[in-house]
Amino acid sequence: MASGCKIGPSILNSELACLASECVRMLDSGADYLHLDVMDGHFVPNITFGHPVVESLRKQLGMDPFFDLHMMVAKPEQWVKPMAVAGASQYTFHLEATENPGALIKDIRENGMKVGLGIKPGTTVEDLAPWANQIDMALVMTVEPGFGGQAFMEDMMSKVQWLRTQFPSLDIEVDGGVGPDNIHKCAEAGANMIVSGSAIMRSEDPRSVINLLRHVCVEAAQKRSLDR
Ligand SMILES: O=C(CO)[C@@H](O)[C@H](O)COP(=O)(O)O
Ligand SMILES: [Fe+2]
Repeated sequence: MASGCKIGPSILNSELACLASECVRMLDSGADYLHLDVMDGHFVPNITFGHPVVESLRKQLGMDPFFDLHMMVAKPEQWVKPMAVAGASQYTFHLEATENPGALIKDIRENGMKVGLGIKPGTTVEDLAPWANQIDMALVMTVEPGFGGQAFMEDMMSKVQWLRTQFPSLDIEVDGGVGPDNIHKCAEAGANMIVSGSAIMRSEDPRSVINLLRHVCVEAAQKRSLDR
């Protein structure tokens, strides 16, 4: 089976001037990992931050936290080494952004990071499938990438379900508009890595939101393993 249910807050909608303390607040609230959204203004119509900020966060937070870098960039090949040096744990690139996923996967591994491969809502899961045995995690976007706070696209759940059936041990991440209102759908479809931005960040009690998301996810995974 996939490696347990994990909750990774997206810090995109946090108070960016206090990024390190916002990350600490998430980790102290029980986050399993941090989902760091890198946007370059080309692949998506928005800009966030790059490897210098990741490096600063790694220095501030120490070696323990798992950093999942969601690379919404037009040239994912360009940032592999800088992100590895900066302290990224996993490099999640978009299938739509490269002509040679195989070479990129190899490069990410050679630079000591885990490999995530994401697809936008308009990309079919069959396009991702040929790479599924070479990656650590598949990311199914449940919004058009670029901004936090958008509405969850429920019709992406068929992709998650298909992937879970075909690749029982693959980590499958959902990202975009995910929160208490729709976690059941994500969990039942088979997602085990849950990114949630606004729903956690805007809550007065992030710990209880994180616990709820994890609880629903664990229950669904247990039910799946009993059904097998
Ligand atoms: O990658 C993205 C958006 O492109 C996400 O990581 C979002 O930033 C998550 O935030 P919410 O949609 O949960 O507010
Ligand atoms: Fe993201």
